[in-house]
Amino acid sequence: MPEKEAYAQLEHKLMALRENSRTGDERKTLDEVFDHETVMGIYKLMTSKIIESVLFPISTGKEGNVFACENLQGKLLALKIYRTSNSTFNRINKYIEGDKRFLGISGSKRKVMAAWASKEFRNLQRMHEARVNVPEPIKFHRNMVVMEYIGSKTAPAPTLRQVALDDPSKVYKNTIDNISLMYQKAGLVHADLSEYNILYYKRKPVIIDVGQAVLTDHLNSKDFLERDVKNINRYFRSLDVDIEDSDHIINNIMGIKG
Ligand SMILES: Nc1ncnc2c1ncn2[C@@H]1O[C@H](COP(=O)(O)OP(=O)(O)OP(=O)(O)O)[C@@H](O)[C@H]1O
Repeated sequence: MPEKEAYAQLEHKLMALRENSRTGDERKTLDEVFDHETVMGIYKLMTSKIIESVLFPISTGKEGNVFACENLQGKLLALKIYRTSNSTFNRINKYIEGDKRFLGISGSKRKVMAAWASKEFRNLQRMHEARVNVPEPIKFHRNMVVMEYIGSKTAPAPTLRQVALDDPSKVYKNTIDNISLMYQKAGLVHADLSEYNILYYKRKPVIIDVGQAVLTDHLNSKDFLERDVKNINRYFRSLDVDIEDSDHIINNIMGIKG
């Protein structure tokens, strides 16, 4: 598609998404997300053939928005755009400060947001390579991450919180196996794991929102791991699953003999 046409199509699409927003708050959020820099960034993703068009919004979170997109081959992708608001910036800056991979990144909001998007992308890469069940990372650019879309043509996969599981015990075991792989093979701890950050797709848990995941040698990684495991145990206990003792799970994951 010629460049001018692609840009015009993008602007048109973004206007339409804005017009279709039901509330004033939603419109305000979209205006914040689609600042000039971000629109230029999406345009770049289009001209470099990563995405062909933005289809529909999936979620408006505290920190970012997720959109369903399509590539030239008609494959669905998820585009996560981090908002450069003050609250997002302050929370994120805290995590980046404690991560040796981001030494020296500070200063402008834009730089920090780009570092954060690259952190989510790299965390996804490490996890995907370790065969943790996460969306496959495709590309990051500025404050945006493009990844595999998890869901159907009409709706994203539900979170564990939103779905009635056929076999909760199996999903529980699978989730703990993923936390274990993440620690042992990817060298990472998710650090914000709960039923809200796990999608249920093809009868398996898919872990998302990995921006804040830390390396296992991070000062607080054990505390984060404990919190993740306790959250998962709490949720599955509420579904009447016969859960394992959290200390036992943590020792197993960390390779500590009890
Ligand atoms: N790869 C994906 N495929 C399909 N849907 C996705 C994907 N990634 C995220 N989503 C959807 O977007 C929602 C928000 O994603 P995510 O948790 O990564 O963003 P967030 O901005 O941190 O959100 P929140 O502030 O709500 O935690 C998810 O609950 C899910 O519905």
